Amino acid sequence: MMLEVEDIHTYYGESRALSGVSLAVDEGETVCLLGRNGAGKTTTLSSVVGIVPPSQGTVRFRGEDITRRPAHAITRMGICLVPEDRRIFGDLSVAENLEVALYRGPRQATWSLERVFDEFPVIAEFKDRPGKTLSGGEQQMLAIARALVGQPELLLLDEPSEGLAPVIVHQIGRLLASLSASTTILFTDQNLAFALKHAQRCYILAKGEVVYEGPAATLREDPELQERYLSVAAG
Ligand SMILES: Nc1ncnc2c1ncn2[C@@H]1O[C@H](COP(=O)(O)OP(=O)(O)OP(=O)(O)O)[C@@H](O)[C@H]1O
Repeated sequence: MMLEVEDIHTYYGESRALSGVSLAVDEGETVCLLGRNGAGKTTTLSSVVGIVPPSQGTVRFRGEDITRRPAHAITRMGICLVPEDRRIFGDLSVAENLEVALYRGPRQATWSLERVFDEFPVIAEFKDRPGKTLSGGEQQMLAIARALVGQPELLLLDEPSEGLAPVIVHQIGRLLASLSASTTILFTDQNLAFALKHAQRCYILAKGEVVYEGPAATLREDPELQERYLSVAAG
């Protein structure tokens, strides 16, 4: 297993956000975490990468316990997160946004800046522009490219389609499909149709607990399950 999350409990101060979440992602899989607002999707990803460490339970990456490692050490091991708010450095150029994230370590590097410029024409075109001048969709592309130059073995994407126009969501979907051929991916999404199209397996979270786990195809064919745990049924 590439990622094993076992019975994690995560708190913000006194308030409990996760109550015993367990999930696993195998090498090469694309897995989606679904659930209504506040269900605990972001917190699960934050717990995996050490931003909000769980107070109980275990996170293992390739069998190694990483539960209490600092976030920067987890990133260097190859778990790279594209956060929901993208966190582009607005005053740095697009190229500088990538340079600061470029992995320089012993693991094999497959995403050079040149490769990113080749495969993301939009980023190449705007490479000298300040990050803040990019549109929402372009910023999402940049956030994904920035995670890729961290040479992820496991790529975590928090709501990659959120707030984007349908045509951009389609582009992000194509990118996700091509990345999933070579990278293991765990992503969250509120857009059920998008999630079911791109994930092989899904977990549904409700109130900080896993309430469903199974193939995307099963969830796609079960409107009752969709209605019970998710705000919108798949279109
Ligand atoms: N920084 C924080 N401080 C306190 N409570 C928080 C914080 N972030 C999230 N929470 C709470 O933790 C719970 C889980 O939130 P989380 O953001 O993980 O859910 P989510 O499924 O990602 O939802 P969304 O789609 O709204 O991001 C919610 O009850 C939320 O209010």
